[in-house]
Amino acid sequence: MIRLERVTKTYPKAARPSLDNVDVAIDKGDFVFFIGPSGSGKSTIIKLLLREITPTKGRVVVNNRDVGSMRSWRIPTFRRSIGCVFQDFRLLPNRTAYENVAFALEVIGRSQSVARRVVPEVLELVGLGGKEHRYPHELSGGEQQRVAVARAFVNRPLVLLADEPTGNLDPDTSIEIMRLLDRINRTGTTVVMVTHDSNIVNQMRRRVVEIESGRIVRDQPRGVYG
Ligand SMILES: Nc1ncnc2c1ncn2[C@@H]1O[C@H](COP(=O)(O)OP(=O)(O)OP(=O)(O)O)[C@@H](O)[C@H]1O
Repeated sequence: MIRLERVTKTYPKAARPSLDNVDVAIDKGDFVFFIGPSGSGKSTIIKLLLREITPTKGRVVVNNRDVGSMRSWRIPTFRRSIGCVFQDFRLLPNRTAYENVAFALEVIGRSQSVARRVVPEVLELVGLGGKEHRYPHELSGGEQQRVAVARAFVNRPLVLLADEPTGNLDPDTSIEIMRLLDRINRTGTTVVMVTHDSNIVNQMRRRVVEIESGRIVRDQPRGVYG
């Protein structure tokens, strides 16, 4: 489903690579935490998977596509096939919860009647039934992240990428968000999550890939933060 094959990424003007000969394979339905110190290269992996950047060497494969050599006109469609959740939620501030989720359907050309059926279902799934018409500023941080998760999941992506999704949330709210990601993973969606949150990693006991200075130093099934 996802493969990094001997991937090196050196940013322009950088003295040393941010990722150095990284090999990792993630199967369909896996749940993987990427952990490591600040600056170790975790977000660089997410950016490579989304084709926000290209590798300096090696191959990045997502959903059987060589992402590095993908033609630029294919990139928007490719990105829409991946669900994304970020630390800062990234909701549209002047759209309601319903509209934020419906927007993800609109951009792939789904009709409003599909949205009217599907969006309430997904908002219900993430525990926001009854709050469809709230704007982001009328929701708590945890609720905003639930909207972001609903938006990431509404197209039933094969892969969901989460970059520090609990970074702005308190411990209890973080656990609730993790329950949602776990539920989504159990529907067969591959989940790749970057995190600093040791409690979450230790509670979930899923695969842990640890990076240090751009290299994988540990890859452990049912791992702990360490
Ligand atoms: N656009 C860029 N240009 C030059 N260097 C960069 C760029 N983006 C990241 N880097 C460098 O690459 C290295 C890895 O950065 P990355 O953002 O992947 O780390 P991270 O593990 O996600 O860190 P954090 O946990 O702090 O978010 C760092 O040394 C960073 O300074």
